[in-house]
Amino acid sequence: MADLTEIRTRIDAIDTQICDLFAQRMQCAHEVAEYKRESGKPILDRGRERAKLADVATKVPEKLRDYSQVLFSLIMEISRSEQSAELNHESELAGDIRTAIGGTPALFPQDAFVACQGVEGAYSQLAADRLFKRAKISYFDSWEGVFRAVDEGFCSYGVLPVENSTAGTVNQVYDLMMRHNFHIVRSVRLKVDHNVLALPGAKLDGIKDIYSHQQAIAQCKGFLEKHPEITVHVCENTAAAAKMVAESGRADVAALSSRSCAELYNLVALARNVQDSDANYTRFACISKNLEIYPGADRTSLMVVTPNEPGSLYKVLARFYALDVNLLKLESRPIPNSDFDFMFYFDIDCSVAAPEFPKLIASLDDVCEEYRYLGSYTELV
Ligand SMILES: O=C(O)C(=O)C[C@]1(C(=O)O)C=C[C@@H](O)C=C1
Repeated sequence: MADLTEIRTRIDAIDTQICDLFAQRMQCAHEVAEYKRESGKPILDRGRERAKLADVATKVPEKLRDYSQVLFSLIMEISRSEQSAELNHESELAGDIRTAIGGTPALFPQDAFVACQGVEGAYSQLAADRLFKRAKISYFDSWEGVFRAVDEGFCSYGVLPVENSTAGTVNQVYDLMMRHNFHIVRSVRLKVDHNVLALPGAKLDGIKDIYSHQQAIAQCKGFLEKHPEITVHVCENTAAAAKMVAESGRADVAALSSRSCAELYNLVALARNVQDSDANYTRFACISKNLEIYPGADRTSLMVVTPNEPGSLYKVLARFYALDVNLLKLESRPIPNSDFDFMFYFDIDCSVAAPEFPKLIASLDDVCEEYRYLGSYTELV
């Protein structure tokens, strides 16, 4: 049997040489950066990189070809990353972020005109009331209406649900994000309890129809499966469902809505907390038109479009990994009218004040086709 200690001694000797050569190569990268500073040439040279990857593949045994290309792609990425840091290129975005940090007040607004989807009593309203002390809320029929109200300046802020701990991501909101200009300025996690609300005098075993939003219906799957006699109807909002039940005059219909809707619409709860999980949370994003970065912002959201080729998402993730940045959320959505191109949405655990932050922003340019910085903010829990 081979002697492990002896093999490891040889590996150590090889690794020492690799480290030495790596340091020498990085020294060359610094010299190239100097040359590029003087000549104004861009850091990325795709032609040179392609030729390099083709060349290294010829220099290793056949079965190591792919690995050699992965290894050298990474080495050249590190080289570019170091060159960007050395040239201290401040992109237009980095400048915008600096200006936003300087121009944003120290305190998150207490009074604000806020757009929410639904009607009074909607969970978005409860989220808005957590975010602002005195929110003046305008209600819109759709999430698209909320995005438009913010974009057109009708409301300063908008509140949108983005994910639920039981039912998952709110895909329609992510799809709308691709079509609208906005920034995220804060997020909030709200515990969501659904209740079966009906007119006073109604009985649970007399309920024939139940109304709610599809997300709430998904969160109460277990309860609804236990009541196959009740027909489920999807409507645009949980609070709108409660309002409809209140106005129906019928004792055989109910809504799955919040407890606050019971008070608001004079309904009674025939069953409380019927959601599948006791720890049922919904995250809401608070959006604005302008970039506002409040003190303490420790979470950053990005939307990235990568080329439709092998390894492109890996390269973006490698940038996060290289800077030791933790990923909090990754969502992929198909880009409409494209040939299965995807948009990736990232929430990352990175403060705007962290030294990694400007490096990360500077390094994404050459690994994706386009990206949008959505904002840096804190999450209320
Ligand atoms: O040769 C260059 O122009 C470099 O900047 C060096 C290097 C490399 O590390 O090999 C890095 C970036 C370029 O995209 C191409 C190659």
